[in-house]
Amino acid sequence: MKVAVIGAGYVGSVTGAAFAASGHHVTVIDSDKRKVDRINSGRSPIYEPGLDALIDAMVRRRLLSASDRYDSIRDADVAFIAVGTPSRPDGTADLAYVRSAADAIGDAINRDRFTVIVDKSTVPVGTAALVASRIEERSGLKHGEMFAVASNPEFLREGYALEDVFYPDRIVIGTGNAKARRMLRKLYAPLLGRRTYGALADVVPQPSRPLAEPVYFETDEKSAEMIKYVSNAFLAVKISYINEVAKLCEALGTDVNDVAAGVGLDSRIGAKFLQVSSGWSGSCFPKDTAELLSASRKYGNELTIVQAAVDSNRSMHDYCVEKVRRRLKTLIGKRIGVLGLTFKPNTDDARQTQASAIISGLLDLGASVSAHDPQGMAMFQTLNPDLEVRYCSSGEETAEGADGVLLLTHWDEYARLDWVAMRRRMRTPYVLDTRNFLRKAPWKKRGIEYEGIGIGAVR
Ligand SMILES: NC(=O)c1ccc[n+]([C@@H]2O[C@H](COP(=O)([O-])OP(=O)(O)OC[C@H]3O[C@@H](n4cnc5c(N)ncnc54)[C@H](O)[C@@H]3O)[C@@H](O)[C@H]2O)c1
Ligand SMILES: O=c1ccn([C@@H]2O[C@H](COP(=O)(O)OP(=O)(O)O[C@H]3O[C@H](CO)[C@@H](O)[C@H](O)[C@H]3O)[C@@H](O)[C@H]2O)c(=O)[nH]1
Repeated sequence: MKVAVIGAGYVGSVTGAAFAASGHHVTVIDSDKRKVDRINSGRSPIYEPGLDALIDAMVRRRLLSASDRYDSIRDADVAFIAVGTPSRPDGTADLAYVRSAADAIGDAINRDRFTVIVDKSTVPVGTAALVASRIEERSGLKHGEMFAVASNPEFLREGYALEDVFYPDRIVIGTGNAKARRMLRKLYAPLLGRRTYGALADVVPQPSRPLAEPVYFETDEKSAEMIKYVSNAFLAVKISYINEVAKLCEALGTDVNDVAAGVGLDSRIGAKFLQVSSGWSGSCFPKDTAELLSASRKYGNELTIVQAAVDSNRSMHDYCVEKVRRRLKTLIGKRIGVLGLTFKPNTDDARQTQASAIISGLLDLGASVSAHDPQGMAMFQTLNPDLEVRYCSSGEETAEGADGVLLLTHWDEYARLDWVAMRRRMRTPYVLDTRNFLRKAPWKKRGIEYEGIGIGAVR
């Protein structure tokens, strides 16, 4: 089939490459010419493990190309909207990019063949109808006749995006249009239930977990839109719960890692998303909880549990700052080395990361900050121009003259740091590991005082 994907970001570039790997002819459309050029030269416009090689293979096979023009919409059987939906200051989703993509589709759409327009962006309930009416207005076509709009929320996680798109747990499709439903089943068929990718085995990752048969779930547009927000908010609540439990474990002298492991053995609860952290963050959970909350208030049905998770999450950031302050007595004149600026490992995405809140808390209390991230420093710096941070070229360098090293993101390379050498550079040998990621290391032997979150004293 012929597919157009509007938006060459974290979702669009992965989605486009995955449909190309399924044998479809894909054009990714982005208004940012630099992203278009990168794809056409066989490189990924974002950092995502494995994506460079996959895009290169698909471009070489002539199944994938990119453009900053909407011409390919004319030939497309299916056109995805995968543009950003950032938060507005009041927390509601800003649909400006979605509206402009819908208008451009309306101008370019072919009047003589049926096209399915699919919302893949995370959008508030009712947006499929809004997209349909804008396309109707621009094209003069009637929704349901020569085009139909469907909702197909995306559930991929950054850092594991290829595994998630090639081996999904579920595909959710929301449309009341029978022809659109048929076309989308055909589009997704090659991706469903695949365990091997034959000639593409070198560019499609092997699954890292036992796979269940993916569920292809069909519903109406609004329910599909709602499923996305409710899923993300549920996961945020789950993490906030274990983070609050971690604080209690600390007071009670119990070990939150063992508690989470034991709790997660109940198949009704599950082991995932019970990893302690300095709080959830990133380009999705903060904005999606904010939109869901504002919708809930608008309709007089506030989701107080989600609000509690948001508040608890903020206090988790503060808790980490306070833990460092308590240990060092004061932060005035102290230097803190920060490891990790992205909201999780294996991404360069530094949008709405916990590091900005925590670093700004440290600076407010009088500390100076040196920081390192393997992929996210450039974006972090651009998004946080007001934070006075000394950016380091290695993790080791953050230890120079430091009174404490604070690990925020559990990048693999931080497990290989030479702590003996780091100890020599540090003024005060203290480490706070907010992911309990390095707890197994022989800290006492190295003469470093190590703290995790909710795990008590480490031998
Ligand atoms: N990032 C994730 O992990 C993830 C996962 C699931 C869902 N989502 C949702 O998917 C959507 C996209 O997220 P993202 O992280 O990929 O965003 P992004 O900002 O990385 O990418 C969006 C891209 O769209 C382009 N764009 C904007 N308006 C355009 C237009 N009118 N025409 C052509 N190009 C246009 C931008 O230049 C940009 O490259 C959001 O709604 C997000 O909530 C994101
Ligand atoms: O046990 C955990 C799991 C995650 N996190 C944190 O939670 C945030 C989000 O993590 P994750 O969900 O892995 O990252 P995203 O790439 O933001 O993915 C989420 O947001 C996407 C965008 O909507 C959805 O598609 C995904 O399904 C959903 O998991 C990050 O700060 C993580 O460090 C924890 O603190 N503990």
